[in-house]
Amino acid sequence: MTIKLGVPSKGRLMEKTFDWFGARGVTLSRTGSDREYAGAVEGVDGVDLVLLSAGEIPRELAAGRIHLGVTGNDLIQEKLVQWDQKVEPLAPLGFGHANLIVAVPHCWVDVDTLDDLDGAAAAFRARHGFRMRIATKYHRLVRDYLRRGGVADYQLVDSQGATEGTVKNLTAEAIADITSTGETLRANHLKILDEPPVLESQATLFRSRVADKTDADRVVLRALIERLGV
Ligand SMILES: Nc1ncnc2c1ncn2[C@@H]1O[C@H](COP(=O)(O)OP(=O)(O)OP(=O)(O)O)[C@@H](O)[C@H]1O
Ligand SMILES: O=P(O)(O)OC[C@H]1O[C@H](OP(=O)(O)OP(=O)(O)O)[C@H](O)[C@@H]1O
Repeated sequence: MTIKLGVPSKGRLMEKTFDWFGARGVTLSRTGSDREYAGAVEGVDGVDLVLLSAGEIPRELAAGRIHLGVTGNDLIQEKLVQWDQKVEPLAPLGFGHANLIVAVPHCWVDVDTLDDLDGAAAAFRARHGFRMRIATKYHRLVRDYLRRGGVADYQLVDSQGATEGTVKNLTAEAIADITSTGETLRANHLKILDEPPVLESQATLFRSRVADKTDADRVVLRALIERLGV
């Protein structure tokens, strides 16, 4: 067998992951044509590179199909029930920083806190006969956060992308999504609630707690972890 290392297959997350490993003497690269999802690892023997969507890396780690994986801790915590029993964070990587936040239309001048949001939600239901819609792809994290914050009269609607557009498109009244520069929120006339974020996320190297390993694999994994200094 070999140790399988899952990394994001495209974009800035992939490039910065390659840089992070490269700076520690482990060279990751894509091989083949631009469109072929194949990769190579140099600098340590017995490790296979698996290029995956960042959103699928949590599931692959939890299923034990990869031994190590790089993805945002937001995706791990959203997608894995009792995530800390399935994976162990080995190191935050210092990039891919984003906050998961709740935002409402800028023109809701009386809504700044979770308490305000709860009041607005109750008023919304009384007025419209249905519950205020909050668009998100982070269902589990947002539901927990709103329950802890005492917000009751709302419904989550699923949005897998362009979530900030749902308010303008009248498919939601508020949103919960990740933000880094805040540009997308501003451009869509949304403001973040004046509360701590649901979650602070960054790209993180995780180890699967369930992946099978031969004795030889254990040696390779130890050597890799040592090389990375994590
Ligand atoms: N604007 C951003 N700034 C910083 N980090 C971000 C930003 N957008 C997304 N991320 C982070 O990058 C990770 C991947 O996000 P996302 O699932 O949206 O990626 P994607 O590239 O669209 O992946 P997919 O291949 O699944 O389409 C998440 O952990 C997220 O927190
Ligand atoms: O605060 P900002 O710097 O503006 O970044 C935030 C945006 O980045 C992410 O979207 P992404 O580009 O990953 O596309 P998505 O809509 O498909 O999630 C996120 O969903 C926000 O829309």
